[in-house]
Amino acid sequence: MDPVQDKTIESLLKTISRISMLAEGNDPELDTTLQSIRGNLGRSQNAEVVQASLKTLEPLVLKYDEDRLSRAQTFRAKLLELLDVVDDLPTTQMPTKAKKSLEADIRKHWQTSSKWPELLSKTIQLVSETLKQQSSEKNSSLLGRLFRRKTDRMPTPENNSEIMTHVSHTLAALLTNITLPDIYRDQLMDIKHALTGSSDINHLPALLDEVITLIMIAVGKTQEDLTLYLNQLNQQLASINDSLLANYKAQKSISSHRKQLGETFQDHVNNTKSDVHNATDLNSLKQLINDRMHTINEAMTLFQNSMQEQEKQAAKSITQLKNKVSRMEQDATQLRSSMQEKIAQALSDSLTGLPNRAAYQDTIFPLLTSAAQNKQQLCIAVCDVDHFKVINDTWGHLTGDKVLRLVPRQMQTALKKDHLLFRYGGEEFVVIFPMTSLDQAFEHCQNIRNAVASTPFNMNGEPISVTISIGLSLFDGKESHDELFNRADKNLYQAKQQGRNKVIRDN
Ligand SMILES: Nc1nc2c(ncn2[C@@H]2O[C@H](COP(=O)(O)OP(=O)(O)OP(=O)(O)O)[C@@H](O)[C@H]2O)c(=O)[nH]1
Repeated sequence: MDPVQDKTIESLLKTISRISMLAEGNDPELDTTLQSIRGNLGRSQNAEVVQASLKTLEPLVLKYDEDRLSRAQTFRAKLLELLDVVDDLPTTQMPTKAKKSLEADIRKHWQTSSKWPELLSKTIQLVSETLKQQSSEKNSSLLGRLFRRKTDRMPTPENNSEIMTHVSHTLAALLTNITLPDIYRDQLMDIKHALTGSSDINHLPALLDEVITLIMIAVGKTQEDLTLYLNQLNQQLASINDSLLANYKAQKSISSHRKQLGETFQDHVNNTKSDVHNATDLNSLKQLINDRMHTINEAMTLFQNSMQEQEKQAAKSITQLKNKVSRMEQDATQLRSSMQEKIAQALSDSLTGLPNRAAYQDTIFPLLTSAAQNKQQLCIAVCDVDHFKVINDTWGHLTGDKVLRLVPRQMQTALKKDHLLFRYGGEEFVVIFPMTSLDQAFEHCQNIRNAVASTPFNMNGEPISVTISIGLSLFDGKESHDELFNRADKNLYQAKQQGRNKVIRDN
């Protein structure tokens, strides 16, 4: 095969290996087929083999599309069910207009997976607001309580736990329906356990945030981009395959023309030989040679013309081929950068702008592996705002949110460049101290705690002191992440037990 075609196949291989990377984890069957196409291209750079491999790709892309439709149907059903469950609860009053408009949106857009995060986010927001309203009604005025619509049942811990059970089971079912890359599997399990295991409605807002983050990663626009892209890719690969076949045929026809020309020459030479042998006078011999030369010249011109035409065609189709492959490469690069952008969004917490729990998990595992391999010290600190519920209950959730934005800013003033701060969830933050001894980390934690405690927070004009408690642990080089984290969490519990605004470290 000629070098240009070799280069094209090489680019094709590169593109396919990028696609396999992008598609990874989304559909295992699709992964296997892309791998087999890559293997076939590597073993035999033959157009027929490429064509056969591409045929297997087509039904998979169709199946992927069908799966998407059934996921969309379940998604729609679960969202509508979630709205009804919360609306039907005896202690809640969902605003009818907002509910109706959201239901209309769901019915209109359920098939467009790029709209899912938005629909889910709106649903969860409406559910959250409805539930928060019901919890704040506990403190509402007598008039408010008298004019409550569903007066037969007051919110009690039992009702709250009933709400939590209804909502959390519907959410857990929704989560069962989503596919996530492997690294999020543990997080998904944790959230499902937390949802089905907790009956405390106060945990719901934080859990809802985590659900949104996960759904954003799982069903974000990336899925739709990927399906669209795979369909496009399928067409592009098919057309590249046609070009390869045309090229192959053209080469075959060039070699048959060459053979024909060789045979024509041979015939002329043989005929001339016998004519020369039989010639009787010089003039007729001259005439004969002239005629033969003329015929040979004509055959040569004809061959040259046809070769030039073939070469022109071949060059044209190689250029087209190169353009197609480079377009595929551009598409792959574009898709990759948009996926990276979305993953970056999904890794950051919208309230504080800090990296979130998913980002923490992406960061801590490689750091622990490297600390164990290089025998370096590493500490983690779990930090929790003290009596945060009281802040919410006294000044409202908006002020609570403001405090959650300000606390990490104060913490950051006491952190060094290599220290990594995450919002782990709710009012809990985690700091990773890479290459830091327990004594050094303890000193940093005391500085963090002091930085928060010494800052007066302005609550509607009133300066209020907010404090945090910290549990600190040193990685022993062998233990699992969960063991390390649980130890830090136990130390945090001790800090709370011993009066809060404290740092407790490993013994
Ligand atoms: N405003 C606001 N509140 C949140 C958010 N996430 C979690 N919370 C609230 O944080 C509070 C945490 O309360 P608890 O876990 O009882 O703890 P605490 O009141 O801080 O008490 P201690 O930890 O024992 O000092 C709950 O009321 C949650 O609803 C958020 O994003 N914004």
